[in-house]
Amino acid sequence: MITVFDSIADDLAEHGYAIADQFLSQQEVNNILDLEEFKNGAESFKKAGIGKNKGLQINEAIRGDYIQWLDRSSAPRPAVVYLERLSDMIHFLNQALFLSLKDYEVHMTVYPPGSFYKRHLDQFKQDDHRKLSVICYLNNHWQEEHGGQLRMYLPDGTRDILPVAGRLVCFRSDQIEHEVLPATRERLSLTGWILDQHSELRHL
Ligand SMILES: O=C(O)CCC(=O)C(=O)O
Ligand SMILES: [Fe+2]
Repeated sequence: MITVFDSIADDLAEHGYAIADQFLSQQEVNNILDLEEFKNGAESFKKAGIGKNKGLQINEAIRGDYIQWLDRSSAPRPAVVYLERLSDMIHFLNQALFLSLKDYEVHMTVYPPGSFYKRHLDQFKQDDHRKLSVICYLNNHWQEEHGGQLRMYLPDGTRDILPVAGRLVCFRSDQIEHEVLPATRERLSLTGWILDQHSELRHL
């Protein structure tokens, strides 16, 4: 993993984003897909909103995904494998890039076919503790024609990334605008943010 973390650190420092294939192995992805939560799909998840706490709004015209937050103390083992890897990555990035990242928050995500998330930035106006956005995709056999790309808006143009199983995308939450394009298939992922604050402080 160290070499993966190393290239993520280099790319983050140089470009503000990084893409790492096989961040989760095929077996680790399959173990997550086998979880009851993902098997039941969108039905067991909540409609995702925009904004935070009291300002939270549901707006289908902006985002159409369904989510369920992972609670680390009760998360099933296959999810904990991923959370622990993120935790290791945080320690690595802190040392390599002299950051003081402290924690993370992650939800399981389902985009039903045809749904999307319009162009946005992940940092909230009233809360700038989200420093890095990290998304790990869980879609086996995903092809270009399925759509569902993550489109990043970069200084030199756009870059589209397919949500293929095991791939991690990580980018600066304060800088990189992005969107999720509609797909012809259900699109599954673990979506999270690395924070410069402990996550239990976030609900105070
Ligand atoms: O799933 C993705 O590729 C990006 C999701 C996203 O932008 C978000 O949840 O804020
Ligand atoms: Fe986002």
